[in-house]
Amino acid sequence: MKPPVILYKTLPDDLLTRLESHFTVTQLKDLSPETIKQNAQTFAEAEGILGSSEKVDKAFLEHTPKLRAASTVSVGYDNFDVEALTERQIVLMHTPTVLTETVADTMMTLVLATARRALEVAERVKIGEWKGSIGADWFGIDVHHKTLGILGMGRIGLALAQRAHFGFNMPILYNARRHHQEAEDRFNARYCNLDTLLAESDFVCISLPLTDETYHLIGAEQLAKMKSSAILINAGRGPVVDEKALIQALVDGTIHAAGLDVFEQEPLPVDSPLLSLPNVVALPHIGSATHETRYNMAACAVDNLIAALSGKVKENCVNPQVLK
Ligand SMILES: NC(=O)C1=CN([C@@H]2O[C@H](COP(=O)(O)OP(=O)(O)OC[C@H]3O[C@@H](n4cnc5c(N)ncnc54)[C@H](O)[C@@H]3O)[C@@H](O)[C@H]2O)C=CC1
Ligand SMILES: O=C(O)C(=O)CO
Repeated sequence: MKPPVILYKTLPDDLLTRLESHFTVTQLKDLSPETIKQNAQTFAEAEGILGSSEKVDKAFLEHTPKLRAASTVSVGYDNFDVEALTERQIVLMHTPTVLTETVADTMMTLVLATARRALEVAERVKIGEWKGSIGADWFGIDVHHKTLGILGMGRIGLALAQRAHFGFNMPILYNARRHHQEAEDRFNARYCNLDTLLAESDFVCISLPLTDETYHLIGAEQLAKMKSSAILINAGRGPVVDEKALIQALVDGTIHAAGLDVFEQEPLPVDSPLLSLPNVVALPHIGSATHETRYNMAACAVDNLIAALSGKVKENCVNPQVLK
């Protein structure tokens, strides 16, 4: 008999067929308490789960006594209580690498869009305000040759550094828990402490995971250390930045602008003050959202679940200690 698994995300047909050739698949819309209540037996029997953007915590695990593997269609795994999974010997799989370049492209999009005010002035054109030669009130600021600071010099941080160094001749600063030799050798990146990075960067770019350590890493005190001409870019996770403090800093002119792909609450509430600030570019968490990359992430997640439930994991495991 094929192991029963729960799919809580829509997959392209060919990937669903692949999943079904290995498992008995039950497709559900989410992992909410209501869905669990309505499908208690399915959860009680499930040996694997595959999807994204749902909380998998201790309370959830109580409903899945037979669970052996969880496969998330994302590289970030802050939705998962990794300790609880590991305690139960449940393998957690994720999708690094396949999305790295696309997310770095998104970050560069935010750098360019905020600095050049692309969305704001395009909107002015659409509403008929372009009636003659534009004046300084429509100007942006340069990106090339400006200093780009990276918080989170991992896979995505490195791909961003590559773009900034080769594409835009930008000096790169980074703060990390240790020196990143490849970033220093290939992109001339300079290691510095957080305060120096905040004080010297024209763009402070966050590609950090959300952890206990990174929660609200950037608050009022850190924003005050940035140049008033600097721009904050966040494509890591919303709660890495204290959003209230950020709004205040943008209103007060403590910093120049912000380009955000992630927020403390997603979807971003329509009444968020961020949406009425002209110096904010807010994207709906599209970091990896291209047809190609989302397909590759889904394919990776399917392969990850197959590997995990057949005891053949070679890569992409968040808690490899359970494999021993
Ligand atoms: N906006 C979006 O759609 C996407 C967002 N992401 C976010 O980007 C994050 C990073 O992804 P990758 O680069 O693939 O991960 P990674 O694990 O390669 O890089 C993360 C880096 O952050 C560093 N780090 C962690 N905690 C730190 C701390 N307290 N201080 C300094 N450095 C710290 C790690 O050492 C590592 O180098 C993901 O965890 C996810 O939250 C990822 C993909 C898409
Ligand atoms: O992979 C992730 O962590 C995302 O945020 C979406 O691609």
